[in-house]
Amino acid sequence: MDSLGIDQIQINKVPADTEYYDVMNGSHRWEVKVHDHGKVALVDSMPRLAPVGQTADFAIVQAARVSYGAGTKKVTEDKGLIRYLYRHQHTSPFEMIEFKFHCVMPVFIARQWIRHRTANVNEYSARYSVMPDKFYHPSAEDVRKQSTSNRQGGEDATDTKTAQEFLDYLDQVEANYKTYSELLDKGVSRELARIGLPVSVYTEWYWKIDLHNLFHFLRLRMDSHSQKEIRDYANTIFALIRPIVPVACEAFIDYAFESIKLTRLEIEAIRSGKPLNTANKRETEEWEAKRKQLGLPEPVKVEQTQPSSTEQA
Ligand SMILES: O=c1ccn([C@H]2C[C@H](O)[C@@H](COP(=O)(O)O)O2)c(=O)[nH]1
Repeated sequence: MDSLGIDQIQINKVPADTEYYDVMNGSHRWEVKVHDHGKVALVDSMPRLAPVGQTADFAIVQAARVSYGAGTKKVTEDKGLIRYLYRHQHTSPFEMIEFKFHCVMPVFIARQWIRHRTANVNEYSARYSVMPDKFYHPSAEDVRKQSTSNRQGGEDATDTKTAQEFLDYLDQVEANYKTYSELLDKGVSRELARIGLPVSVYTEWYWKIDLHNLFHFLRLRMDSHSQKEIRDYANTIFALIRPIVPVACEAFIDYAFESIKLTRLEIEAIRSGKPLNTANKRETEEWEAKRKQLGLPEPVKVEQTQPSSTEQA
């Protein structure tokens, strides 16, 4: 018996007014291998169907216009609207697009990735399942030196001898997998046995995020200041979604990723041609980098005016 009357609700299944196609071309998933054992696979997209002749970008326009006539507008007008929305940070229409990925990455990358709290995540459980015998093991050229200018980063490769020592050290910790496995066989719980494994061990998850929040992730993680290993994943994700939402991706590159933000002090420095009005060394360095990128001339040197002899007297 349907006491709530749900059975009586009439659903009007309105037929499509135009022909639609699958934006993933009927594929089960679009996969890319990352690093030695990693992977990003696009497993679904919303919208999954787009009107023939349009890309999934149409959903941004549809949301912005909140109208069913969106499909009748010209593609060029839609592009202009998407770019306008992006430039002016009208972000909610971008939230109407969603992507679901299956990602396989080392735990130390997952820790950075999980900070993006606007996604939905389901991670592989090492309490319920045995961890795979898979570890991130960089090549010798990827063994980077600690940067002296930036406490987080590493850019240049170490000398080959030190790189080899590092790789030997990884071999040693990876060999602990055998002990992990043996202790599982002896009955130690999976939730505890895994605590001796290094953070280079691979984990995996399903990750679903809307396009607005994905662009935020990509802006931070495709940036040259992010750790190279997560940057490789971010670039892969961008490559996977670009064919599906090419207009939004181009707007992202033009107005976010490759744009420069100017502070009030920087605008003042451009107007006056004088140095940045701050004693903060880091801020000055940041401005110098922007000034060079913009091709602006060096600031005029402010001469220390010598007091005249009469003033001295
Ligand atoms: O580039 C970075 C550096 C740190 N973190 C976060 C992840 C962890 O929550 C914490 C420490 O991470 P590591 O610096 O140890 O990667 O800060 C990032 O998300 N990205």
